[in-house]
Amino acid sequence: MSIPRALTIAGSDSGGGAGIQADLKTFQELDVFGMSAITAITVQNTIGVEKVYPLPPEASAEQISAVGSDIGVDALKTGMLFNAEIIEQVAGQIASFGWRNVVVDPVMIAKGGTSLLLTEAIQAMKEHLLPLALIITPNIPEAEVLSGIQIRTMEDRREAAKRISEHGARTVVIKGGHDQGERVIDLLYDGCVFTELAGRRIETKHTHGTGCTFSAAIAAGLAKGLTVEQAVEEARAFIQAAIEDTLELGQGHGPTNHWAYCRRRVQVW
Ligand SMILES: Nc1ncnc2c1ncn2[C@@H]1O[C@H](COP(=O)(O)OP(=O)(O)OP(=O)(O)O)[C@@H](O)[C@H]1O
Ligand SMILES: Cc1ncc(CO)c(N)n1
Repeated sequence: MSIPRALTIAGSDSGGGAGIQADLKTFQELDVFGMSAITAITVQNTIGVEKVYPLPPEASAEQISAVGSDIGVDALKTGMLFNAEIIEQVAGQIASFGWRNVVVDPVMIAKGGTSLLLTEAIQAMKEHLLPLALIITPNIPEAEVLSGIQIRTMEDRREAAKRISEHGARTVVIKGGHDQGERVIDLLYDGCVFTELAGRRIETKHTHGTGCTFSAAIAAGLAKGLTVEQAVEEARAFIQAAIEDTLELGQGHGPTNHWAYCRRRVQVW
């Protein structure tokens, strides 16, 4: 039996907590062989993003083509795509390989406020990428942009999920990290049924890269043959442990602990 293989198509975070670096660490921890197609290089640490150097759009397409045609891809995730040209190249490759296990994390803005997706690229994301998504994982501000709905209540979130699914994403998970309250609730909509996945909200400023890690863990689960619901459940357990067992790195929003989930499982056994 060959090892499950997952690809991340995303930006590089020099700080190691988000982007490609978070994704590959997550794949490794979840026993999946990780590959990458880098879309942009960010100069970044826990304090913020200083600079973004987008790569030429064809660089994304060529990296995807190189690994897809040789090693093979059981599941993939997209993260920071930055501009419309990169989105079009990435979507074109996903469609031409016919990949189905596609997790789209519609990364738009970094914690410090730097834009990781140009405003004019939002339409390209809706048009080219959302129809290819098995799962899309917006946070609340991203769900507002993609749906055109201002989200205040859980009812607003349900309406936003419906609107986003109309663009073709089969499953929408609107994450609750940006909400308030003792419980953090991720809302899953499969085009028919809503499921609320709730957990304890951890009081911490070290949440850099939570969305990247969560979507990478979902892709790892899909690569291993889990169902969408199972993959999302495991990703929630992974991110919960990663936030809980904080590493306390850096002066700003530090990274999460990618070892925590698997270390805990080993201790239980
Ligand atoms: N304080 C917290 N306690 C527990 N779980 C959290 C917390 N913050 C986020 N999460 C979980 O982490 C995952 C990512 O959610 P979040 O809304 O933070 O994504 P995001 O804003 O895209 O992340 P980022 O932009 O930092 O990568 C979700 O499963 C969410 O429930
Ligand atoms: C490269 C990169 N991707 C995604 C995010 C969002 O967390 C980030 N800060 N940096």
